[in-house]
Amino acid sequence: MTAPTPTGPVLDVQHVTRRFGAVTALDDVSLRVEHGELVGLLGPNGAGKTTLLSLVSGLRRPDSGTVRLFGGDPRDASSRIGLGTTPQETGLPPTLTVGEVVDLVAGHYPDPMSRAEVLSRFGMQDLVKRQTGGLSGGQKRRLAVALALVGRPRLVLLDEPTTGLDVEARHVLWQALRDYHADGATVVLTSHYLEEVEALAERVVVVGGGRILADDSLDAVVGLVGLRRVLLTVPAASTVDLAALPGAHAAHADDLDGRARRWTVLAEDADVFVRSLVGADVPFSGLEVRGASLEEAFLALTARADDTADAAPAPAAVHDPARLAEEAVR
Ligand SMILES: Nc1ncnc2c1ncn2[C@@H]1O[C@H](COP(=O)(O)OP(=O)(O)OP(=O)(O)O)[C@@H](O)[C@H]1O
Repeated sequence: MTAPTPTGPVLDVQHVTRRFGAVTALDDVSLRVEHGELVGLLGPNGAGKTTLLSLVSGLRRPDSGTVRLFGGDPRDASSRIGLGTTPQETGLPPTLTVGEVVDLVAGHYPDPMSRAEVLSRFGMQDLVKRQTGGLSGGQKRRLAVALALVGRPRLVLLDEPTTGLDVEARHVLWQALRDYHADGATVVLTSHYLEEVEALAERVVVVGGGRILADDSLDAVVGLVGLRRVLLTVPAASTVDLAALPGAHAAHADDLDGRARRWTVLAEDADVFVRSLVGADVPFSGLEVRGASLEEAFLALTARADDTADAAPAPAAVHDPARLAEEAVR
């Protein structure tokens, strides 16, 4: 990277609240991101992720609290020189070719990437002469993310970068982002795809109901909820309710062959659960105990936040433990 390395945090959000009428989109949120981090903002629809990015990129002002970008006010153009963003939806001039659009954007920066570099990072060399109006939705999305990097920004903000991409395109884009991060950039992305956050982010910030529910390394966020996943096979004839045994949090079963069922139990205490299985004389086989996934941690964290919120009840999908297990094992 050619841009000088900043000294303080790349972005610093302190006690920020932002309302839209009666909706509190962000409620006393604080977040610091240091140079070189790769941060995933994870949260359900309406959690406040886009609002947070809009404050950081100077599109909106907080009602209270402070937002600093490279130490300055993000509403000053000079603070945004080192920033590259891709919003959720992007408009591209339809009659320009891919190469021309890259050149057009590059013209706004002092030290841009060359056409060839941008297109090769994103595997788009073959599309250089195509008019953007003729690109598929996924190709447009890929180009939009590529354009965010043309000016060699020190910080890249990506709002759901791979929405609408097929698996292969998603992997190309992930690799491009990893490479760019390895070159020294700071990357903050929002995503609904847990797989995306697991694949990319070193630090995971779980946002729900306008608040930060967890902010730590991927492993720590998963470890935070303390859930374990216990897998076991039980004869179909057995009537024992595994979810009701001590140590269990929720359970879900799939029929194997009509004679047996494969259970997935989310356990708050796997040791207690396995001891109670034995104590209850359950004729189980094929026992496996694993750590929870990010998805399980995420569902448990957002369910907890809903339980403590004063607001209207959350959707049953998040509240119902059986459903939680069902979602978690898919
Ligand atoms: N311009 C606006 N006017 C009114 N309400 C808004 C506006 N922008 C956001 N909101 C509300 O603020 C809350 C947070 O929205 P935001 O778009 O930040 O969530 P998000 O986490 O990005 O969601 P998604 O994952 O669906 O993009 C939501 O309840 C949303 O309806």
